[in-house]
Amino acid sequence: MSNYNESTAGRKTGEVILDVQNISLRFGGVKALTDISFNVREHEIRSIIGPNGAGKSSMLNCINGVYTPSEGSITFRGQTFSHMNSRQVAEMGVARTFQNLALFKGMSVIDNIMSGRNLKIKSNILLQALRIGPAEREEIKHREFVENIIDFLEIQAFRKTPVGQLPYGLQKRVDLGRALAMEPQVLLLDEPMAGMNLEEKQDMSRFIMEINEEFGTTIVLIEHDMGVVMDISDRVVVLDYGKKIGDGSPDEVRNNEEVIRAYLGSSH
Ligand SMILES: Nc1ncnc2c1ncn2[C@@H]1O[C@H](COP(=O)(O)OP(=O)(O)OP(=O)(O)O)[C@@H](O)[C@H]1O
Repeated sequence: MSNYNESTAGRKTGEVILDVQNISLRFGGVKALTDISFNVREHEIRSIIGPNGAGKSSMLNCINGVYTPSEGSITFRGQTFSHMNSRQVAEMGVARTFQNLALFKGMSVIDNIMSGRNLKIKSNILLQALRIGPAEREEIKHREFVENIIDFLEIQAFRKTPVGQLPYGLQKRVDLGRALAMEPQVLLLDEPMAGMNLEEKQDMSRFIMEINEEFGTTIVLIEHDMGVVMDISDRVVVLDYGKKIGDGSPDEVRNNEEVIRAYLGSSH
């Protein structure tokens, strides 16, 4: 039976699904991360915050296999890894969105979201290209799945629009749709509200909470907007100069003196 906890955000969170243990990462002389440990519980919205250059994106890149930590390990659903490659991570059910969008700008919204479905497509490439037999049936099934995501994200009007022609806030939504197409158990979101106006931020917060509630997806969020972070997170990790300086509920983190000092001394 699962060991459920009730977070201060009122969300029922489960057992530890992702456990980051003593991760360190160097870029030449720069220590981007020093001995970072924290865990993420199933169904949780877990945020990582910190001033510019604190190591947040580096941490996400270690989790999803883009970077190899120099020390430490990551345990996902009870399996421990010192390094994973990105494909392996995706196959295990971890998807992510990117701070600098990684979309195909000339392709339509549908095709961009469909590209997130590639791992799920089983038929061979020749059958797919010819669109015959099982490949055709499979394609119809995947297209339906993608259409549901488009409805969920309320971007029906832009289905066929090349992504590069959409306003930035909607491009961020398509990036989220591409990650959702992978049906992830854990969704890593790298600054999903960056560059957005207030209304776009409110929409994005609502989508994140709905994904968490309706699909039960565990969310790891990097975000600079403190209002959003404190509003929707169950627990927050705080990094500063590559070190962990705080970890706890939004209230605990808000009242942590080291965290207050780090933020007062930075531009955020
Ligand atoms: N590919 C890289 N090569 C060299 N140094 C890097 C690289 N990526 C990050 N760094 C350095 O590692 C440190 C942590 O950077 P990181 O981008 O992880 O921070 P961040 O908290 O995500 O910052 P921001 O909020 O500005 O996105 C910084 O000193 C940065 O300059």
